Amino acid sequence: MTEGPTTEASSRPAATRPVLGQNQYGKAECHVVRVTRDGATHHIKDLVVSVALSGDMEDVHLSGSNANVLTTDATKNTVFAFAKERGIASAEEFGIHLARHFVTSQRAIHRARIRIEEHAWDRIDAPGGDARHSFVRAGRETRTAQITYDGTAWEVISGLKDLVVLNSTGSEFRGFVKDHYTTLEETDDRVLATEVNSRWRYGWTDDARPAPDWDGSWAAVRGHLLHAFADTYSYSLQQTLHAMGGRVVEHRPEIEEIRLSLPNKHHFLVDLAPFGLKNDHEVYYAADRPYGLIEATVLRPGAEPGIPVDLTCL
Ligand SMILES: O=c1[nH]c(=O)c2[nH]c(=O)[nH]c2[nH]1
Repeated sequence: MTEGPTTEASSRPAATRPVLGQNQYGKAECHVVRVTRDGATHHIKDLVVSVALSGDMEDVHLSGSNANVLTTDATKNTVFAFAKERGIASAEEFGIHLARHFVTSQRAIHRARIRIEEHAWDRIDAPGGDARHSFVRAGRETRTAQITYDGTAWEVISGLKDLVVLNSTGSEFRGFVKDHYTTLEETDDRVLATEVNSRWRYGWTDDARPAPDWDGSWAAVRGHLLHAFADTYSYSLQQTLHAMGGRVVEHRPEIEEIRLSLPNKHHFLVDLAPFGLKNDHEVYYAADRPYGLIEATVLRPGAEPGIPVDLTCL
């Protein structure tokens, strides 16, 4: 331990002192917008970047010595400086640059985890306007990435959240358990709607191998998720989930596993009989809460699970 202020805790015999467990630190939610000027045509990348570093951090917690601490302020500055110096080709590549920098430039830092949320912007294509530098925030889902590096191996988990989809037919739900409290009626035609929240882990771990085409892979996964949702005749949201994840691992060899968290956005048929009207699967009440929550990981055969089960912590 390097010299530092002696605290009440560190003056006690080691066996009686509280033990420091897992710890990490860094700047959370650095919101960086990078404009790339290609003549009069501009491009923008809008990322919220969170840095979490860990390593030889006993002293700062136990003795009060900050000698090993790269400030969270410096980690924030690095995000903005790298945006200028290196540009942002993709969230994954930007995260890889940052993680490599923190681990290789600081002796005390042994692991860096970079989490990124990316917001999409579309060009405003107004008649007579100049679409080259005008953008509208896309109302689409958020793209996510988590990059972790320990100086040897990489872990890249990409994802998306809040991608809302709906099938207005092609979904049934029957044959379930009927216990004392079951009131749900069986249906052979229902609306199936969900908000796709998903993370997928790449098999790429080693600098010696070429990295995947991050943007191309992300777009392809999104397409497979949508197509599987649309193409699957659904007997349950669980079965649809498996079809969605399965299609991704079957079509994308660079992906080892995918986890999906799918809220069942219930649509209930409204009883119009009191008004003398027949409701032939036309008018639904879209319930807000509570909602069923269906979650599972789908793995390539032989793959080890690595995505945390609790997606909310990503
Ligand atoms: O697709 C579904 N899966 C369930 O487990 C479930 N439970 C429920 O009430 N509705 C549904 N729908």
